[in-house]
Amino acid sequence: MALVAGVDSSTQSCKVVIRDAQTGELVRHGRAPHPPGTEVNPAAWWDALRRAIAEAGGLDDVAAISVAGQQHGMVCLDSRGEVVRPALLWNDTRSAQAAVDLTTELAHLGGGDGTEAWVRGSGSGLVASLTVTKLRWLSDIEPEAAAQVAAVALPHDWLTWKLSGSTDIADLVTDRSDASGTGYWSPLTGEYRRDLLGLAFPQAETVRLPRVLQPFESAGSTPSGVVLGPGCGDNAGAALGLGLDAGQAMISLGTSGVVAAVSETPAVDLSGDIAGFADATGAFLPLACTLNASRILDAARSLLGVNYDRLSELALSAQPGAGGLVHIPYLEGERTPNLPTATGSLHGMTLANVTPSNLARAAVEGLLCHMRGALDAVEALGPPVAEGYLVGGGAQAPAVQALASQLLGIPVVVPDPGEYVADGAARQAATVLLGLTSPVAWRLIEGSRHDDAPADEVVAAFRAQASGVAASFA
Ligand SMILES: Nc1ncnc2c1ncn2[C@@H]1O[C@H](COP(=O)(O)OP(=O)(O)O)[C@@H](O)[C@H]1O
Ligand SMILES: O=C(CO)[C@@H](O)[C@H](O)COP(=O)(O)O
Repeated sequence: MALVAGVDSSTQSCKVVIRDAQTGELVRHGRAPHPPGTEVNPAAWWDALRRAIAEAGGLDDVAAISVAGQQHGMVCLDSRGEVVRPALLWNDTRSAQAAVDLTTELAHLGGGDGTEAWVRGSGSGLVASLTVTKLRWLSDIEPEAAAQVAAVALPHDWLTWKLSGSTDIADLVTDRSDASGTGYWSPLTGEYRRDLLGLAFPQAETVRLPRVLQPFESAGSTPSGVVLGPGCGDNAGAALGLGLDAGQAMISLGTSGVVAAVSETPAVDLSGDIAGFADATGAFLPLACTLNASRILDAARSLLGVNYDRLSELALSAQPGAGGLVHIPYLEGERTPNLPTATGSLHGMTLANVTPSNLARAAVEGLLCHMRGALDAVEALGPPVAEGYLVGGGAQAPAVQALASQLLGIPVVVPDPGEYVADGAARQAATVLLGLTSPVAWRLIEGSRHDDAPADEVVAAFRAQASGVAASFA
């Protein structure tokens, strides 16, 4: 039996699964934490990857490996392949002003709307998460560091390169899904847009950008001969791991909150709310991403001094609407809606309703109503979503599972607990190993299906307060 490994190098941790290449059966797994913060030395990801691989029993009997990673992170290398400065992650909002500046400047150049021009050029409107804004921030704020940059890679590109054993920046590769989150690669043409990169970064003409592999094209091998898959962005990895079909959406509650659907045609959302990313199979992955998701539960847990199980028990013991408490969970600023300097808020407090159970309920309702906004944006762009797959760490909370269908307004499938991003990477590795051009057929996902009556009044109360926050920033 040939074995393959899949990696999810995500914001908070690195997860590795080892599966049978033909059947997809899970054989072993491992995990190691990442350091906190929105700026991380990539060496910490490499260290966590090696520890997670060791916990998963090593790669001695593994024939192929593929790496999925958190999207957009700016990994700058010098001409010797050394990291120039710690990577700025997708959730670092220092480049919010750079996003505004780049949008304004492209509008002036083209004589039209800047967001529309970025969407047409790169598939997505600019927010602080996209790599191009981080490069502009680097040029503006740290020009000495910017001058040393000879290559720019993303987290999964860099880890794939490390696994290959190369130290030559000419060997860097990426894939369509992660390239489409840079802001300087077009999902429409499949080409880099160095002209757009030039608005952000002085060495745009000469800086080395990873070669973009085709779906299921090999990235070479490790020094010990393990075949390397192309890898992908973590959301494309989850879509592949779930085997997402037309009419289905992925709702991921990790550090980020993501609603994504697979599409055969590129998404062009001129409002910029939906990122028009590519997927890992040759199709597209229109996606709405929030900065706040599972950590809303972490904050509530820490406020109440309880564990995850107790938080869910408390939330489920309260009435819908949390006695009038409404939590707007913009705890780290927000990306969708684009409010990078917003803060969170709790509305409607009275002497009677400030109880632990109502606070817990307001956190869970705030998380899910926030994701409803992302879901509505995805639905507005494409065909209706018939059902959603709820994944990511926050999906483990029983209260989230119980309330998801009511607050999202669609049937929700909660797959059996698993690492669906790492599974997608493993499926990619198996497909490359077996020489296939479309994803190897693996077992169907199993889980529980929830189809409850919508709690429209809870969503309406949330929207009323959230629109006030957005208006105060207008
Ligand atoms: N039992 C649980 N119940 C609710 N949330 C959980 C539970 N276990 C983990 N989490 C949440 O999962 C989050 C991590 O999710 P994960 O999908 O691994 O994030 P990322 O992919 O961004 O690293 C933590 O912030 C925590 O809030
Ligand atoms: O920025 C995005 C997508 O555009 C995020 O989804 C990152 O890819 C991080 O993912 P998680 O660590 O939250 O899974």
